[in-house]
Amino acid sequence: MIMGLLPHWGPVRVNPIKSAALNSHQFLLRQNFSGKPGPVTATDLVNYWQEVFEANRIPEAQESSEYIVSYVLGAKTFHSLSASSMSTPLTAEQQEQVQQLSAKRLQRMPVQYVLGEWDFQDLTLKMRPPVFIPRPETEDLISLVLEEASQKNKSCVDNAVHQCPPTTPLLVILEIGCGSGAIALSLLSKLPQSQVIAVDKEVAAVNLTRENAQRFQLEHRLRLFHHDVLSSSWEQLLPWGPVDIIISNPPYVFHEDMAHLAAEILRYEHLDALDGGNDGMRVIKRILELAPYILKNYGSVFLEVDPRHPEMVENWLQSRPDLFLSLCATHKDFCGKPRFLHIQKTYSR
Ligand SMILES: C[S@@+](CC[C@H](N)C(=O)[O-])C[C@H]1O[C@@H](n2cnc3c(N)ncnc32)[C@H](O)[C@@H]1O
Repeated sequence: MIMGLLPHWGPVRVNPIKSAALNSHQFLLRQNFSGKPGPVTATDLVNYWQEVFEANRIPEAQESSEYIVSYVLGAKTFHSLSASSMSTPLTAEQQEQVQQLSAKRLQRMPVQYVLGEWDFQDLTLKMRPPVFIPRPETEDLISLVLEEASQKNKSCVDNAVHQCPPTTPLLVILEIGCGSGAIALSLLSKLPQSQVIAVDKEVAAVNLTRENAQRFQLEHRLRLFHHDVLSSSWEQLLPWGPVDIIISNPPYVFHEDMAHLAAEILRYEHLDALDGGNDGMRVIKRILELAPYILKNYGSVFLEVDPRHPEMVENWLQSRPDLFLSLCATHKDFCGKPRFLHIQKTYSR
């Protein structure tokens, strides 16, 4: 995994000797990275930049170097490079492009922003700072919603085919805090009969989601709003009436943990995308307070949270019986940490 959410990397200072050398384009073009004259191959460049990154204490030096060289050669990963790409010497332009991208990585820019795109599920999404970079664990949140969607679709078809005319979408989903559009667009692409409302308080996020939606021609089933759930009226969230599912990967980092985040995050990502306040639950609580008004009866909320949150959310819901919500399941992420909550509306208002 490249760039986890809470890595324990120490403080970093760019090695001035190496950096001075790197600033010279000529340096790169004249060197052949083993010290002998000859053409520069992909492997030479990967090894060279890995060393430079390591010397400058850039995390995930090898992966960073491989991603950058592969990207310049038109491949997703180093291992997927063809034999001919591996053996053909890189042109001067390609070497220069590698150098320019690597210089950004040396400034601790996350690889996802350096490349300007990243894969999430089956979609290659545009990435641009400061919009939050989707994390791999969030892909499991999508799987949980797909499971729920297939059950809801099945019961709709089983119980009342006549009530669901073919033109009616079987599922209406609201995503709160869409960022780059990773969740909303994955759901739209995997659920062809769904409609998604996606909102974010950051204009940059709304714009990036729109660009990504257009990239995959998914915008006709998407309603996108600039909307702050902490301050805007919830009625705006219902262009199609009550929704079946609310999904969110909200800001959930405890405020006191924010200072320990990696330089990549602190320098480049919007901190409001991460900072969940003192208990990490500022936006989570707001979503749950809104849920009874927004959801259909027996509708579901799916949340990604901090591993300390499942118990905290359960206790909080018990203290708020007026919300008629119950925690029906907690799911673990691929590291075995309790990470995803499934909460259901139990009562008709
Ligand atoms: C952790 S990021 C998740 C982004 C995206 N869903 C993903 O998983 O990659 C949280 C997102 O919520 C947005 N956000 C934070 N507070 C919000 C609020 N009060 N109302 C709406 N969106 C908010 C942030 O701007 C950010 O894009």
